[in-house]
Amino acid sequence: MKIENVKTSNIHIPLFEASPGQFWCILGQNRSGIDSFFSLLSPDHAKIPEAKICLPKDMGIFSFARQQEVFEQELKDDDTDFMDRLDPGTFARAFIHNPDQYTDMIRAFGMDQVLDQGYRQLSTGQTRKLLLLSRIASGSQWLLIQSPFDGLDKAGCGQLDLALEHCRVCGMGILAFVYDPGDIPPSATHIAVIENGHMTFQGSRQDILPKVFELQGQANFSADVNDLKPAETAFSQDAVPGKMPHSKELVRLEDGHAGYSGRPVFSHLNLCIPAGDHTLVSGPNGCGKSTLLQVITGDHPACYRNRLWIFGTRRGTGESIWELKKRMGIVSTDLHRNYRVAGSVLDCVISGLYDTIGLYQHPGPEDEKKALAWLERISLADKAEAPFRSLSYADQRLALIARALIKLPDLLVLDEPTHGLDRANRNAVLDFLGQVATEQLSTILYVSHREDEFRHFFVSHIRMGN
Ligand SMILES: Nc1ncnc2c1ncn2[C@@H]1O[C@H](COP(=O)(O)OP(=O)(O)OP(=O)(O)O)[C@@H](O)[C@H]1O
Repeated sequence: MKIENVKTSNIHIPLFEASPGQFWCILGQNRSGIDSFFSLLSPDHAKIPEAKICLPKDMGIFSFARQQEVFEQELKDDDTDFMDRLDPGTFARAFIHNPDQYTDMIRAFGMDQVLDQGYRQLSTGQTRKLLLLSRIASGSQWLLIQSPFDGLDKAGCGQLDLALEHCRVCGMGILAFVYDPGDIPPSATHIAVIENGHMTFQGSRQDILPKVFELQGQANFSADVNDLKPAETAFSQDAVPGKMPHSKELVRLEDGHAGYSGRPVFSHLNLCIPAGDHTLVSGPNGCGKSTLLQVITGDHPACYRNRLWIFGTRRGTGESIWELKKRMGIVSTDLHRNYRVAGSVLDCVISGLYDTIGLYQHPGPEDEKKALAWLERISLADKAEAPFRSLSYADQRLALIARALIKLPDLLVLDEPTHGLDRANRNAVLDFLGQVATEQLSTILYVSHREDEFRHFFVSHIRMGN
């Protein structure tokens, strides 16, 4: 693979070469040009005058965009309307070429139990593991993978690193694109760094690694609670910022259970979240974290079959889910992949005020002003009218985070909200949540696999699946 003389408005690379048997880790911040470099290496890249781009014929590609394409294809092929049962879609096993040859790797990833489930019936981490396995097993001699460790549990990250090391030793060429120096795979043999559209460092791991940790990143997320106008911190409940009544229970689940088609995912779970009790949820891929959050947000049918109280209201007693949702702000991978409607970035942020996917009413000038202020805080004001879907994955995430924060709801339900974000942005989001917690502006329910996100403001920690 050889890239020469690339000069575009986003990326400038005089020379980059990678050979079979090398594992390159490409590190860059969001908006550094790293995504443009990734696109450049895709076979359908746009032509660049005077550039020489020599790519291997056959590359296994794993990216956020590819993951979305698979999801949308599965939705298109869904035959539920013509069947007397739910269409599970393509079985996981069908994504892996010759699965019998990879039984050990499939088991090591913890995927052997879910091979006969449909793609859309997998958890976030399971879908990512499946697509990674499918690329590894595709027989390609080159792998091009974007943010491979996002969404994987600790054991999964270790297994992936071992699998990639094995591929490299067998002669494959690997390029893994990461946004955080902490995500540089231990088995990477080479590192390249992209900053402000330039490849500033490239070389062997031992030469480049010491330089990497000196890099200072600038976050695009710059919200500060002191900058929020009083109107933005006006609660839907009777609490006033700083005076949230701690006795108030936002969530109570007694002897909770949930599952799919009679298969339990969790049972006997007791949970009580009083206002101000910021709660972290962790546990291995597939243990039921998202299912639990969906029960709480009313997006899983088990919410009616449980002894569950949300904001003091017992679910299943004729309450309006829309009234409950008004008091929640949600970010999750499920929301992200389902946010497929046409609409601008501004519409997306405003839609958080109406709890809709897409905007279906004309917003008032105050709402528009609030959303524009949020776009400033995520450095996307210049993209206000751009289609949400045209943004990079990380910028879409920032917009969805702003969408959840715009009303500073009583309960912030954040299921791995920082997918795709670089270290500076992740830290900035968590610092802001820390301020929200200190000022008691919202109660935070947060799912994460990343120990660098286990901040001190979380007063409770639910460890599932252990
Ligand atoms: N619609 C569905 N139908 C059948 N099974 C499902 C469905 N959605 C999820 N599952 C299964 O339920 C289990 C729990 O899924 P869930 O998404 O809650 O896990 P999770 O802990 O959030 O995982 P991750 O860390 O990967 O996000 C998984 O084993 C998954 O395969």
